[in-house]
Amino acid sequence: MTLRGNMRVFCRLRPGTGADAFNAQTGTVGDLRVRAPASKTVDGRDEAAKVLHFKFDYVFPDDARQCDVFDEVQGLVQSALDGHNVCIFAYGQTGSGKTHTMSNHTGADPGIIPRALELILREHSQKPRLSLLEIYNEELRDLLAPVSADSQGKRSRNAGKRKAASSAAAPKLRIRIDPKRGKPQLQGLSEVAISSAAHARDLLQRAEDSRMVARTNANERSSRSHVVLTLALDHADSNTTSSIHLVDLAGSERIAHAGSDRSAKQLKEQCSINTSLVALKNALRALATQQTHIPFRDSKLTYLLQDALESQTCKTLMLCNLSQDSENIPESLNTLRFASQVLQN
Ligand SMILES: Nc1ncnc2c1ncn2[C@@H]1O[C@H](COP(=O)(O)OP(=O)(O)OP(=O)(O)O)[C@@H](O)[C@H]1O
Repeated sequence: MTLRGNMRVFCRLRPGTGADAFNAQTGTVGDLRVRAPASKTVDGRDEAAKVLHFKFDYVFPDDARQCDVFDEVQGLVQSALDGHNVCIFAYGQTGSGKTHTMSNHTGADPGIIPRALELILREHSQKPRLSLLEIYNEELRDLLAPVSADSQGKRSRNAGKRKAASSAAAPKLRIRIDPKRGKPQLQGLSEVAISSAAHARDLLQRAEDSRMVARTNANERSSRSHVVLTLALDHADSNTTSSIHLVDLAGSERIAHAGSDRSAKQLKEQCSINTSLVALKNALRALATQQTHIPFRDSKLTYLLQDALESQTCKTLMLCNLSQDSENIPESLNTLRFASQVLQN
């Protein structure tokens, strides 16, 4: 625990057809046993079915409610209110419940983002400043950029392609080194001071409309980009600003699982996603094990979050979402291996 510092890994099981293969132990909150089916190794050998045992900081069983998840996460939001930087990442294959866990801002049972916003609006004396961007194929786009009249016209003429058109209209952003501090910094990102929960909901909906989505085998409306929501909190008493980054990562499925009818564009998307997820794992692992070199520059995501992640008191949570559907067990095991590697020294 001491070695890991401020890094935590939680897992959440999504209800599914193969639930009997998963056993989240009650009593020891971070224990998860998974019955891995018999399989073939990459070099063609038969591997017998076996039970694999994983240990994390917390495992949410498939009947955990959104409020149960927030109960375990709200301490981090409180830390941001107290002046610390906080990063929360939702990781998992397409359809495993990342967006449900993080957002669900229009549903009856809201996720972490709307609940965190509500807590911050209630507890913080100054208006939080919200920004939202997506990283698609290693390009950064501002999801709250004002939409031009031209792209609005395009949207109404072509409702079927609305999301891709609006995302294409959003300006690309560049990361530059701040000459004063020598740290990477985003230039030109829109930031909106939030006045109420309803105001925040409107902005989240606007961002949702701008997201790049594409059809994949695993989930027809799968999101192929990372979405980074940042709330900047100014602290008048200390004249400082802390930030909380809530990141809904793109689906992590392996290329081999994706199916042969994928287009070249979709394969490129998945390669870009996987490269950036590996970069994130390597950076978090290097941070957790206090390495002297942290490979932030290996992806836009880690480079963008470098300032927050490397601050002495940054608190980081990787929230891994697992599908329990029988056909997804190999992919869920990959997610569990990824999550374990973040904590390995
Ligand atoms: N814990 C849960 N309980 C009930 N339904 C859930 C749960 N988690 C996810 N779902 C449902 O499963 C579906 C897929 O979830 P979601 O869109 O959150 O997946 P995702 O991991 O964000 O996928 P993508 O990578 O495509 O964005 C949604 O219909 C969602 O409402």
